Amino acid sequence: RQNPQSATPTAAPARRSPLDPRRPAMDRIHVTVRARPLPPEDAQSSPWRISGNAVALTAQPSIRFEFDRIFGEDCHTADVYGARTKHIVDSAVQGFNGTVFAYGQTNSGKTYTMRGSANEPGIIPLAVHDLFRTIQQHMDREFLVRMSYMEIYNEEINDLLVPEHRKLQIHENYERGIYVAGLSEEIVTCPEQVLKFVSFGESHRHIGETNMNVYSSRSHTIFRMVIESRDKADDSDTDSCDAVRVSVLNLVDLAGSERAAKTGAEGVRLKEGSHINKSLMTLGTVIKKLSEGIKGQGGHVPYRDSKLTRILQPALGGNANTAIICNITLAQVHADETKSSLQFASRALRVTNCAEINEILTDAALLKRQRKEIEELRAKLKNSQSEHLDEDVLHLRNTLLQSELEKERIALELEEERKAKEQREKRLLQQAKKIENLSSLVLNSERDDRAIVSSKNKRRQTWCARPLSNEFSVEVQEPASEQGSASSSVRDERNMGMPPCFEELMQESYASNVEPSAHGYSFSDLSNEDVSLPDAHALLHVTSRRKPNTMKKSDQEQLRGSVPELPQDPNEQKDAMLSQEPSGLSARESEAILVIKQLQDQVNSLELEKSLIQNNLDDVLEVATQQKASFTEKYEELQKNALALQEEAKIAGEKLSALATIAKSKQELADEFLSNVSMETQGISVQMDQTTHSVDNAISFIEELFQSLSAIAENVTEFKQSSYGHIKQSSYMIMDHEKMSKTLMEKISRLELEKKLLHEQFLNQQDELQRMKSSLESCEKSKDDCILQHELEKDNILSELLTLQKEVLTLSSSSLMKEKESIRKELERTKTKLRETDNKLKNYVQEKIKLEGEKAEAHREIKKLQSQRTHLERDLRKHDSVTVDKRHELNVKPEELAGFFDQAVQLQVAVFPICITLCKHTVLKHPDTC
Ligand SMILES: Nc1ncnc2c1ncn2[C@@H]1O[C@H](COP(=O)(O)OP(=O)(O)OP(=O)(O)O)[C@@H](O)[C@H]1O
Repeated sequence: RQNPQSATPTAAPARRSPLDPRRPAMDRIHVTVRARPLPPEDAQSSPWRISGNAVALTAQPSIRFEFDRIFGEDCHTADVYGARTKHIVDSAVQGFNGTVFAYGQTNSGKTYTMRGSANEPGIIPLAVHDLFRTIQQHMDREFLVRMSYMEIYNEEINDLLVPEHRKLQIHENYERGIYVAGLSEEIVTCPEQVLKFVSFGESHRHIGETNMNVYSSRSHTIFRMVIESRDKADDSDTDSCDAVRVSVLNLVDLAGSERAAKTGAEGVRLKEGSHINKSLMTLGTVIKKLSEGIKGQGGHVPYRDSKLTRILQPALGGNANTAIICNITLAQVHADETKSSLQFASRALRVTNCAEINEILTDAALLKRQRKEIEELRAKLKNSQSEHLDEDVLHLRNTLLQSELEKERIALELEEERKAKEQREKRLLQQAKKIENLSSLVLNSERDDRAIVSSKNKRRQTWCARPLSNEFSVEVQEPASEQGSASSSVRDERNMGMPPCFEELMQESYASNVEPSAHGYSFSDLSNEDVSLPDAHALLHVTSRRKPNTMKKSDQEQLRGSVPELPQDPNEQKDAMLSQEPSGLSARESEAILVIKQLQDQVNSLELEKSLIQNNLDDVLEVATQQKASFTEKYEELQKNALALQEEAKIAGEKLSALATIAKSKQELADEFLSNVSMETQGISVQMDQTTHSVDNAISFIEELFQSLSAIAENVTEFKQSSYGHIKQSSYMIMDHEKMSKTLMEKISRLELEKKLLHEQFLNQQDELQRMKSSLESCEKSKDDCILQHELEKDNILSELLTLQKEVLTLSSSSLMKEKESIRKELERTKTKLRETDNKLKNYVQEKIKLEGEKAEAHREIKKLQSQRTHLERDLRKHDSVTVDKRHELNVKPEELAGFFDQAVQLQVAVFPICITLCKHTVLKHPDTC
């Protein structure tokens, strides 16, 4: 059975490609193990044994772990720093991201390793000093160093440099990658400054006492240095580049995993512990997934499950050099924790990162760099393209050569044709000459025949040497059609003693017969075949056009008519001749006539042949002229072709030059294309990065989604249940609403009635008011009249009283008495009258008061009416709003609602004139108050 621990990869030192230090290289996480010193009693009972770079359980040697480096209890932090962190710091100065974190259980010495103690500086101060030292060594570059210090406490990020900055959020974008928004960064120029800030940050770190550690870290701290550098070289230096390198160095002191039972954590400590363990567990899961190659397979790595892993994401399987310092304690009591720490570290060994120099290129720098690349590519392209061009030129040259060869071939053919034609013409001329000779011979023979005939009449006895012998008869018996035999018979006859002229003729005839025979032709052949032609090739045309017998029928008959018809059989001919021969002719003469006839036949046949040859000659000539014409045509055509080819060659040359220019432009285009391609490639790589980022995000988002989905599912069920209740409630509500609408309807109808009544009341009251008004007016009038009358009466009485008093003064006492009495009576009467008038006046006043009371009553009534009107209006408005609400809420029975609405509108319309009249009335009555 394979032991999972022994299956851990052998920790080989990870190296960057020596070829190009700038190129990104796959690099494993470097894992160093540091065992803290143990009290002597624990040291003795330790179950672990360290040998070289391996640690194993003494009792179970199969549980063995091998790492890059294992440091024992006596080691110094400087040694641990030198193992890997120093290299990471150096790389950070060069532009590579670097992360070093201390992992281990609580009280294992993580903070001691990272921060150090008064006696022994930790990784952080060592790295800070080393960083500034290395920076000073890079004289050719200028640096800007910033630092930040944060802690993750209970899954909340706090800024240790600005303690007020709490609960900071993690963000991610393309330019900055994953970053903590709002985290302060201090520009630092020396190690002392950095360490001062670190001390300040430490003072704000959450530290708590547990059973295991008096100063137990209750949070994960991330000390971060951002190193920016740029080439100091002058701008004119073409080889230099304006790229700015930005690298991040994280030195992380993790809180230790702990068991509540051992730490005795309660309350806050317990909560802290659970957060610490949870985040460490996520870190473990991330490392496990990465070690299994899940990321490479496109699987999901749960970086987002904790703030720690999210911040350290680039360091875990990303663009960074990472080292883990695993702090362990070899005590027996912590064997399990140590084992799990070692397992974590062992898994981390399998995680690979791909660190590359982080450069921010300015446009000019980018241009400079790309120009260089383009130059290189252009050089490459030139080599490949020149080969292609050479091929093209060769191809074109080949076609040109081929066309020239074709031209020459055609010229040669033409020359041959011309020669053949000349030969043919020559031969034709020869033929024509021969024919002429023959015809002249025939003419001579005819002339000679005539001379013979004339001389025969004179010298009949002298011509024939001997009588017709049997030999002659035998000769005659030979087939007449065979000209060869005929000629031999002629030769025999010459031997027999023919006249010399005839002999000559026969010789000529023979010669003319023999000559063609030398070429394989004879006259007999000529009768059936054409005359021999100089060129068999040319004959192909002639034979096909040959006229079988061009001699006219009339000519033939004429010929036949000039010569008496002879039977085919020679014996018969002889007999016929003998029979035709006048009885007075001798045998010799008749023989001569026969020979003449035969000769005449021959002449005829020759004539025939001549005409045939002439015809053939005409044909040949015709064909020759035709051929000449066709040849000249062909020649012209060929010449044209040649010219066209020359033109084509010219065009091809032009094309070649055009191609060269095109090739040039194409080369330029290719350059451009290449530059575009390189840009696109960069863009694509950037996009790829973005995509991977976004994929990661998407994956984690999906995971979150899953979680939220399950939560949603729960919510949905809850919602379902609650919605069921809601539905019930809503149905009740609907019923209520329906009831309400009914009551409202009733209310409206009641209101309508009330309104009607009110209206009627209002009208009555208005009438009454009018009446009261008129009565008031009349009362007032009468009152005024009464007052006037009263006043007048009073005046009259007073005047009468005065006159009476005067009269009293003038009258005697007796009479005076009487008069006084009468006057007194009169006065009494007047007084009663006055009293009556006063009473009347009082009554009038009372009536007036009463009327005014009535008027006030009427006013009150009006006011009451007005308030009723306002109430009505309010009710109507309410009703309107209720109607609208109903319409919105229920959206049921819109016709009814519309009816309500219409009614309300009608009510409003009906109330409106009342309001107007009321207002008018009020205005008329109380213009001052209005
Ligand atoms: N290599 C060492 N040499 C001397 N003392 C050490 C060493 N490692 C740890 N210690 C001591 O052990 C104690 C606990 O160490 P430290 O606080 O660093 O542990 P820790 O892992 O950070 O614990 P926690 O996770 O609880 O914060 C300290 O007092 C420290 O001085």
